[in-house]
Amino acid sequence: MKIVIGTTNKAKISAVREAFLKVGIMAEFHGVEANSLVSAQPLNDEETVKGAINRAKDTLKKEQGDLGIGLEGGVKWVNETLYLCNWGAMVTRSGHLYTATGAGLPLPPEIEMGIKKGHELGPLMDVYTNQKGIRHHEGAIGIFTNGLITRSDMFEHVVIQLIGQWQRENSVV
Ligand SMILES: O=P(O)(O)OP(=O)(O)OP(=O)(O)OC[C@H]1O[C@@H](n2cnc3c(O)ncnc32)[C@H](O)[C@@H]1O
Ligand SMILES: [Mg+2]
Repeated sequence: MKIVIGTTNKAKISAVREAFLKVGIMAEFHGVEANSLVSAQPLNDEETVKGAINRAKDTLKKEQGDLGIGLEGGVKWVNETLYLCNWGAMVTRSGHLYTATGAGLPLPPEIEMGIKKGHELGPLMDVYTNQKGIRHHEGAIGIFTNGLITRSDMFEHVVIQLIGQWQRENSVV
């Protein structure tokens, strides 16, 4: 089985690998640059899930495979508090689509201010933590859960939800 993932982000690719390993499906994995067709920083659930779906569909156009997976990170306002939001989508070769959402927690005022000014969460997190490339490593979720859930752990859970829905519908054991 060949899985095509619409990203070159290390945290996302390792999440997909770990998810398939955890459910016992042997596969080869390819990361390709995919078009999310949404803004670089999605600002609500609707836009974030759309980005995940577009990436999933685009991957199978860019490279042949059995399943295309798109993972998208964003932020959203809930009762005037800014939260992290995360979505995943999986498409089959025959065009079936599965979606799932991931963990989210509130972001601090410094981040909120930067987002309001139009900055992206990735660079804002690097400034906030005084580190480089947080989005490729533990991610905002890792920082704000005190390292208990990394970006990869969080997306792994999203991908397991996608695999489970696909298995249920296709009676895959
Ligand atoms: O290469 P791609 O796949 O695009 O990976 P990405 O890290 O840019 O991830 P997204 O496009 O899905 O995320 C949209 C924006 O939100 C940022 N972001 C999302 N979740 C994050 C997290 O947990 N930690 C740091 N930045 C995050 C990210 O850097 C982007 O600016
Ligand atoms: Mg991006």
